[in-house]
Amino acid sequence: MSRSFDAIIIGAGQAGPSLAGRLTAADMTVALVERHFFGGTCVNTGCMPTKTLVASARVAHQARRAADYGVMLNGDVNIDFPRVMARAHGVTNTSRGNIERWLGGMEHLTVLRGHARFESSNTLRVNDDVITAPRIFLNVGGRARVPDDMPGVGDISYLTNTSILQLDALPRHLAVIGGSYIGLEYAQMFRRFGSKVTVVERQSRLIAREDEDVSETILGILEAEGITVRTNAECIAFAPHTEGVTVKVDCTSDDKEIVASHVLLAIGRRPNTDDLGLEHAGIKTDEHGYIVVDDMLATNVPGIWAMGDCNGRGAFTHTAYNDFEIIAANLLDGAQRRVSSRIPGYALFTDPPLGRVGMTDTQARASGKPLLVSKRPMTRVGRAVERGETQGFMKVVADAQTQRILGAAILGVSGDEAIHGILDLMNAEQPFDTLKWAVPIHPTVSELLPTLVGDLKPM
Ligand SMILES: Cc1cc2nc3c(=O)[nH]c(=O)nc-3n(C[C@H](O)[C@H](O)[C@H](O)COP(=O)(O)OP(=O)(O)OC[C@H]3O[C@@H](n4cnc5c(N)ncnc54)[C@H](O)[C@@H]3O)c2cc1C
Ligand SMILES: NC(=O)c1ccc[n+]([C@@H]2O[C@H](COP(=O)([O-])OP(=O)(O)OC[C@H]3O[C@@H](n4cnc5c(N)ncnc54)[C@H](O)[C@@H]3O)[C@@H](O)[C@H]2O)c1
Repeated sequence: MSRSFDAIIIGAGQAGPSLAGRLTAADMTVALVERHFFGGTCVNTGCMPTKTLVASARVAHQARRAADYGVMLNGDVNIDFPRVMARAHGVTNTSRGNIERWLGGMEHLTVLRGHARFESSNTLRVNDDVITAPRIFLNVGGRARVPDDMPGVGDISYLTNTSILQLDALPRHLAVIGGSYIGLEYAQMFRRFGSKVTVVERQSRLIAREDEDVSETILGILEAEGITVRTNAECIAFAPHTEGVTVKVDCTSDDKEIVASHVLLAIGRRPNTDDLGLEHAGIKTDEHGYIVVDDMLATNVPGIWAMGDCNGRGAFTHTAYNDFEIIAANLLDGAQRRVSSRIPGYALFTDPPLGRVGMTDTQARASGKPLLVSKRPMTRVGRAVERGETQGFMKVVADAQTQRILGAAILGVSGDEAIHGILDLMNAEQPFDTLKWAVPIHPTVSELLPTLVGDLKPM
């Protein structure tokens, strides 16, 4: 059947449904196409299930430490893994159901289930439906990257962020390939559930986009919990083994290999653009398959925009959602919002978490600006001491000339929340002195932010 709409949205991830809400409220007829689960990666195989599992893992960890707090538990701490997983699935299912109900009740919206593929620049096919519109919005997201050049990967069964959620028993030994967001969050949670865990990272340090002091401190935190970390793993190769999988991590020596019961591939993502028929619409992609967009998220083809992970301009739920906000504001509110004005903020949800905003110290140094820096260990943060969680530090780097904060990291308890004090200041484009007369609440981690900026010294 052929149908025409005012707009078509492909993908019900973090941007599509909200855009559908705004466009239909503006009286446009909209088709929203989703081939799999509503809510996309974050709700189904990303943020929501992982953060739910991180919460269970933290409870297990705290229970093991209970005596440190004078709380005596009678007996061992045991993990009911199916129950842990059921809790994560429950959170996902509730959220997915809410999105489905919301979209189901949206006036002027037609929801089509199936895979969408371009036939021309204004026409797509979804199963037997041929749909056309003058405005098309791509929110197709991404999926785990599987390295076909990694020897033996085709001979073993491996897990990705999707299939790991189908496990019904705890892995005996989980080898995590890739020591960044997905790898480290899963490594720590499975260790806390009771698995032996080895992280295998090709680079010389974990989460190598961050400063060295961040990588080193995270390494210390994970090793203290019994996780083995193998960096500089230049020759990763797999082979089937009677007990699971042999993972070779070193090129030069035969004994540099481990035998794992399970392997999780966490070495990055690839955009879902390879089977979208982009060539039929003439839409440009870069060498990694990301859709090329301008500062207002328009593709090279008039009337087609790309938002979220598939445009390569962000890789987080909040950046995908912000893409929706930018497009909606520009199209419907007469605004001129641009991606380049977005200040990058994100968190790594290990425990303690890493809250980050803006430049790393390394990036700040490379900028050539005159710099001020300040750093404080969490051992000197009252809240952390009281909670018995003093690992990590908070630090900030600022431009000495403009008095503006360039970047900050809070690796420590509540770092994912406290970082927003800095993020908000940067968004408000205020000098760091603005914090000086703030009266933060005691006892919090955030209360140390004025002290931190008060201690800024030339780098
Ligand atoms: C394990 C993990 C943990 C994460 N944790 C966090 C976190 O804590 N915080 C954070 O900010 N980010 C996190 N992320 C990243 C976050 O999930 C993504 O950045 C976010 O989901 C991207 O949203 P999106 O809308 O761009 O795409 P997606 O959510 O991937 O949605 C794309 C949708 O498009 C559909 N689709 C694709 N192609 C087609 C087609 N041709 N036809 C029809 N439908 C199609 C897909 O089925 C999917 O539903 C995590 C990711 C992973 C993998
Ligand atoms: N807390 C969060 O916000 C969160 C959590 C999970 C995922 N995510 C998103 O998901 C995306 C994907 O996360 P990710 O951790 O898979 O990717 P990533 O790109 O962040 O990290 C991949 C890691 O794998 C390593 N690597 C790459 N190729 C390798 C190889 N051949 N062998 C060994 N190591 C290799 C890299 O050096 C890097 O450390 C991220 O971009 C992130 O935005 C976010």
